[in-house]
Amino acid sequence: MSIEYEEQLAGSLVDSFPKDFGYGVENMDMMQENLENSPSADNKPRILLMGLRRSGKSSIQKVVFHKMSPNETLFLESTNKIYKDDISASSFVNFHIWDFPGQVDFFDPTFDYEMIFRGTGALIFVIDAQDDYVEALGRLHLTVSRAFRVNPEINFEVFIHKVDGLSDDHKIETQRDIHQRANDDLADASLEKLHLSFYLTSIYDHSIFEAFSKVVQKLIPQLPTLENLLNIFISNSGIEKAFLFDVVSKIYIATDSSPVDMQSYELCCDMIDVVIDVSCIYGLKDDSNGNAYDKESLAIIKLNNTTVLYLKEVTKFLALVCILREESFERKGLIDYNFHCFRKAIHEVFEVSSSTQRTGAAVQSSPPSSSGNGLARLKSAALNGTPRSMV
Ligand SMILES: Nc1nc2c(ncn2[C@@H]2O[C@H](COP(=O)(O)OP(=O)(O)OP(=O)(O)O)[C@@H](O)[C@H]2O)c(=O)[nH]1
Repeated sequence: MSIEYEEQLAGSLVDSFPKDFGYGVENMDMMQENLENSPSADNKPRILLMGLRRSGKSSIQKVVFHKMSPNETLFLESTNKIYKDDISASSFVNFHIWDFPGQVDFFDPTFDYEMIFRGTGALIFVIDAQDDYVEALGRLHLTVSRAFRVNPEINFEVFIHKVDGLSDDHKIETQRDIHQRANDDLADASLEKLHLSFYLTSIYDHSIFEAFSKVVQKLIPQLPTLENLLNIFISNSGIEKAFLFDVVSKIYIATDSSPVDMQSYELCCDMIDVVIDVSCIYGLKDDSNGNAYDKESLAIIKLNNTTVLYLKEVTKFLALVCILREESFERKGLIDYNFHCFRKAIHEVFEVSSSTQRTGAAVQSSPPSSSGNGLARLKSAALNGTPRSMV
């Protein structure tokens, strides 16, 4: 990767973001402060977790965001009021996660569903796949149709949950059946425009983290730019796969555009666990305020199958985790330099987000430069990747 990359980052990135940035993915102190001082600070975008009683909502939230071990969820008590969880202090994911009690009564006049759905980015509906799901499908239909009428911009996500108890064939069959019935119900109600996404999940493996990653990615307006930066980074560094991870939750907020296979994702998650555990045990200094993850965080693990895992700090909450071949790792100097450029680019992406939020200034897009060699054009295209509009 050449110096050009850095130069273009400085110029074009700033120009390539829309002025209506504001979705909450913050990663630097300054931005956090900015958000906290803004009038909408208490009004962070929401991810709602809904579904019947005992479907697994609280377990999902605790396992993904609070490091609870799956076995401990057996002792969770039933939720009897809306539980609002603000995870932004420890995580890049700057949302409120609202866990609803199993039986929300939409007809209860004290339940102001319009207010709730208006500020919602994603509604996750959890269906217990080990149970009879007919009632859950009825509730799903009622919930999404109400929410869609109030706010058609919501992403509707259905977690077909607890699939650890199902055989592979049964999983596929259950997903097909739920998909079919839910969409038939929507078609009967003339709600074809309402799109449902389905995921097979379990807290006993990485599927719940993968599904949550996809949900969160849809809410990140910078995603296309992050993907383009990752593509450029890996193609110029001989890396096979790279994930940008939220360290606390192990959600990946972006990856390059090659397909994600579960094994690679699990390997990278495990690496984060190893790094944090080792840092906690051996790495804490007296003056480090107990932070196991900081600017110095860096790890290289060589596996016995000529694969190398490489982890490096990107921001306070984010880490880049890469998978590469041993022979590519011989050019470590190049990888480190490219990483330096990549890190700088990521910081600029979110600084732009922060400054546009702070000033509300209009930012004009500049056309991509058509001059230069192929690589320069590729970089230019990445820098001008169109961020998604806000939900
Ligand atoms: N096998 C299996 N059990 C799960 C999974 N997720 C949650 N459970 C179990 O499901 C039970 C109910 O989980 P909760 O998280 O309390 O369910 P909830 O939807 O929050 O329930 P309410 O608070 O009553 O609405 C617990 O015993 C969990 O251990 C999963 O992926 N697989």
